[in-house]
Amino acid sequence: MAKSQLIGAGVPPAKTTRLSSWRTHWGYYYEMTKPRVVMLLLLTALVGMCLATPGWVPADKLIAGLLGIGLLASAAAVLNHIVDHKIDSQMARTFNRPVVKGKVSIPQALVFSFVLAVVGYALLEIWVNRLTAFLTLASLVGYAVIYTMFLKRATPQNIVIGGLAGAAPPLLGWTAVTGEVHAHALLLVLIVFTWTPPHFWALAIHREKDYAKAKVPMLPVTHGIAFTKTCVLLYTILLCLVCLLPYLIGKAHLIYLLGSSVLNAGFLYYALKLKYAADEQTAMTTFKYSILHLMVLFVVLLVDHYVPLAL
Ligand code: HEM
Ligand SMILES: CC(C)=CCC/C(C)=C/CC/C(C)=C/COP(=O)(O)OP(=O)(O)O
Repeated sequence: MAKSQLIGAGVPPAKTTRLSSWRTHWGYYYEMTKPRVVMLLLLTALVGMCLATPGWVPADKLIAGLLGIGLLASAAAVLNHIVDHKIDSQMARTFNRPVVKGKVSIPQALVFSFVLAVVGYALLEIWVNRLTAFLTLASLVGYAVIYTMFLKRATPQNIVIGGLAGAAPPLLGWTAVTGEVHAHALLLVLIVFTWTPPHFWALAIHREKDYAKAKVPMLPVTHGIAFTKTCVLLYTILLCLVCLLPYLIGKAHLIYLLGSSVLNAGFLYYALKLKYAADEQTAMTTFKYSILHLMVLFVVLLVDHYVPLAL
């Protein structure tokens, strides 16, 4: 019999199927951790670590710190999938999520989240310090409990207040290295905090009908799209001002001033376009730009820290 017929007859395809279903199964768990969000959170934490010290970050704090923060942020994301599964089932963007589709049951997701949280907390407590472990756990509670369970369903200011949890990682990175809260770390938190409303409201404008259908009181649903666009523009102006602070207080230098100015000019361009000359795609383009903006901004902060050019 020809080799191709033998393969067609059975064994190899069966193996492939089992392997791919194993991959798919773990893929659902991976998806629940919101990996791309967590990666960007970790970048901001890494920059917090590096800016906390003029030298190199000790390897143990770096590895255990990023792992611990990443695991607790992932645990928070899984809890968000559990708590929100009913809302998620009603929105086109989220109806296909693993818990909604029953690919992962609620008890399975709960155990997964618990394991992630315990391992993450233990790493921070044992190899980093108690302050970082506590603040990271507080961020988990801020996102998974305060934002997801209460604020999201209660007020259009949900993401402004809830944004504090997502903005915390630069501080968590900083305390992982120094064991102390410092004003410079809070300034990095302020940047992410001010960035969050234009980041999210741009997406919420694009998905307004979805949120209205699921009865989630996001700003475009409660106050209309025109008002939300004004808020995006005002927060973007505020973000441009806040981004100047690291330079003005002498924490950042020329590379940061130039880099952040270019990035902020881009954000301002999209926010103005969204308000005054939007087409179908502008809200989504603004949302995508916000992610690129924060990512490059923190990379620029890092480069500037190690190459502190002055005029
Ligand atoms: C309360 C605060 C926040 C809210 C409400 C929010 C909301 C959202 C939503 C709804 C999405 C999903 C878009 C989609 O599925 O297509 C998203 C995507 C994203 N967010 Fe946020 N976000 C917040 C804070 C943050 C923070 C602090 C970061 C990182 C520092 C971040 C990074 C990202 C990234 C990287 C994506 C893209 C994910 C992907 O493509 O899979 N977000 N955000
Ligand atoms: C420990 C620590 C640092 C915690 C931070 C946790 C974290 C993952 C913050 C990101 C914020 C975020 C993606 C909000 C969207 O939730 P949503 O429910 O509005 O969006 P969805 O509809 O896409 O689920």
